[in-house]
Amino acid sequence: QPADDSLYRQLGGQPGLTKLMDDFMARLLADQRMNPFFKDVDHQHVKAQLVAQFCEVSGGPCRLKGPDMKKAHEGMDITRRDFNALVEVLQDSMSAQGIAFSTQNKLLARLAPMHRDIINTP
Ligand code: HEM
Repeated sequence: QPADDSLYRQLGGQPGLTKLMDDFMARLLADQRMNPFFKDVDHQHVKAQLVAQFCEVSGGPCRLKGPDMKKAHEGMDITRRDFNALVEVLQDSMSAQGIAFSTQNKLLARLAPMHRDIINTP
């Protein structure tokens, strides 16, 4: 039985996710709270990794290869407040792409449990 890729299709598949991540990274850099985290990283690399990850978690035909979420965010001193700020920027970006609210919420529900590995500072 094939995997359920309905969320992946609602996100516009590979072209939709690529556009979303271009917009998301631009917003992260423009956001005063997020800029310090992202200004010096390899933007093309992070965008490509996020496309692969979002494709995978939405049921698409991709697999994220690379460090797990704990390792990827080690030493960055990420608080719950930082995490929530990133989610807020992602919501703004999805809204700007015309992604339906119900679709946004499905994606966010699949990302939310990752907070345990990403938030590493009280
Ligand atoms: C649901 C939330 C999040 C997800 C799904 C996520 C996912 C990812 C992924 C897939 C990468 C690429 C790792 C790699 O292969 O190199 C990454 C890198 C990164 N993340 Fe996150 N992340 C999240 C939250 C955050 C938060 C809250 C921050 C900081 C406020 C953050 C900061 C970064 C930075 C700075 C990098 C680049 C690291 C580097 O390349 O040196 N992330 N993230």
